[in-house]
Amino acid sequence: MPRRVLISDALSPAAVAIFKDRGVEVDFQPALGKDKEKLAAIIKDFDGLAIRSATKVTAEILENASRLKVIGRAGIGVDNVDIPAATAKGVIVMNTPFGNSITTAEHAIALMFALARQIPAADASTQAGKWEKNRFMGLEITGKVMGVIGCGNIGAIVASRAIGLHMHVIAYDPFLSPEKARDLDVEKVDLDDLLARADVITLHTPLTPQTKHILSAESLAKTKKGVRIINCARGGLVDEAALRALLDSGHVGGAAFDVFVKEPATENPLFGHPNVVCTPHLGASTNEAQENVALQIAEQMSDYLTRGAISNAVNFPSISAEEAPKLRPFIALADHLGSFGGQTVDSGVKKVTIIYEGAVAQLKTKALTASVVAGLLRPLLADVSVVSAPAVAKERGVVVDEVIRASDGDYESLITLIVETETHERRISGTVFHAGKPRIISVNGIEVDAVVAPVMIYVSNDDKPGFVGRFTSILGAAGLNIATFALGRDREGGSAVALIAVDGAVPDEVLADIRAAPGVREVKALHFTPA
Ligand SMILES: NC(=O)c1ccc[n+]([C@@H]2O[C@H](COP(=O)([O-])OP(=O)(O)OC[C@H]3O[C@@H](n4cnc5c(N)ncnc54)[C@H](O)[C@@H]3O)[C@@H](O)[C@H]2O)c1
Ligand SMILES: O=C(O)CC[C@@H](O)C(=O)O
Repeated sequence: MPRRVLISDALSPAAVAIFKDRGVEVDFQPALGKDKEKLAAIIKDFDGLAIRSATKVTAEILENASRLKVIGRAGIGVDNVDIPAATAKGVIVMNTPFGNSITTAEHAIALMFALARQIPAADASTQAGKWEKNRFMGLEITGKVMGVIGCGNIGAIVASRAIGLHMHVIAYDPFLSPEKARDLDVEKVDLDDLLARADVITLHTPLTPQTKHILSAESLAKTKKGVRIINCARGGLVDEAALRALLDSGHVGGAAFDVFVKEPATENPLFGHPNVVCTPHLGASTNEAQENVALQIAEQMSDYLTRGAISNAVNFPSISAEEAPKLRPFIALADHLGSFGGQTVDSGVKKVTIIYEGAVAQLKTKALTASVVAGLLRPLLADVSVVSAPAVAKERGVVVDEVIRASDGDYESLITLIVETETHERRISGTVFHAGKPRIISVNGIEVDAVVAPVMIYVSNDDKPGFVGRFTSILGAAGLNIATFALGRDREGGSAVALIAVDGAVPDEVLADIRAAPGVREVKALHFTPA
């Protein structure tokens, strides 16, 4: 079935052409994002949803999105998407982290000049025929101190532009390394230092519980008199009412805001002050940036829907188009190992350890681990996907550990799953040969060699004569054909395991008959779905 994508915001039409070129059907409804009811009614028909900031992807919308696999944000901030709800539903959320950074940085610089030279007010006055030459005394930017709060992609570009304007740039960002600060030629400082020294403060962090009101009444009071404040990042980083009070008192010399606590902002505490300049969230609004983000998101979404490649996902590790085919058989193996573990646990899972050895350890093990956990949880919980599995495991208190090792055995690649429950531990290993078929090669330390099949019977028993004859006659009497039979034991007369692929469902009576055979310790019917 062809993949279908809905574009529900005003993306550049360039995106439509990319989707079509890649064989993805596309429905372009640029104003739909504002109509929650209609979006909720039609979302069930789409594999992908491409958005900017107007569409709010809430848990209610996602509830109806039975077919949805990916949400693509043509831009940076994904705060209009309920990420935990999307993750729980197995929907990948991707953004375009760089496509509009330059444009947004340029907007911050434009707002700095608008403030420094009061351009909007001077323009309005001049066009009103007033010629108020003495009213508009400006601030020379050269030699002034710019304080950047959040020196990531955009903050770093703003810093470089400011340095080009002969400003001295100081930055507060706990995640900025001293080496990066040196490369950028910015002085890394703490927040109080920045507040005390900056002539212009510009904010470039995401809105998080830590950054909300990073410029609060208290921190604003520590700023230099006459400071100009620019916010092109997210509403809520600055306490708008506190800032208004300091503008009114004359402590703050000016503020330029592109983003607001409530958007669309039709009223705001900052509105109406003569030293305030506002724009309606225009940071990313240039043709260049909009074309960049639209093309990029359409490429990323098409790559995921048609080839399984994942880039810039905020809730899943990236997988390139080159990696995807190499990873695919191991994803299947990982899922099967997890599924084997999940179908054979009898009590609550406490810890899962996944050991990657050899060539597979060089692949994206995070994606493989997510597949193991999805396979493990699927028999126990409804609706777990590779995207949601790590979050579901965490929520249920299951510890997931990943171990990477060089190969020291017979296999080029080996994945071992150890499942610890309240009562026991199970260890299952598998590999993929050149033919790409996942094989189970040991169970609880006992070597076997079984290609995974849709229906299998797992038996653990005492290694005593007569078991195989009895087992095959039980299956024969039930009319159940054996496709493959793999046996292993730790030593003569010790413990044995068998993994038998059969052509059809295994009735409960058959399992009961096998369980009643002498020396049988454990029997399970296992079902594996192609991953
Ligand atoms: N106005 C617009 O139209 C527009 C356009 C693009 C991006 N944005 C917004 O700009 C912001 C920055 O985007 P970016 O691409 O540079 O993001 P980024 O992730 O590259 O950079 C954010 C930086 O903030 C830093 N940071 C995080 N928590 C911090 C804290 N508590 N204190 C100080 N620094 C902290 C991070 O270490 C990081 O370096 C985002 O909020 C994004 O949504 C707005
Ligand atoms: O799409 C837009 O216009 C705004 C984008 C911006 O806020 C972002 O986070 O990328």
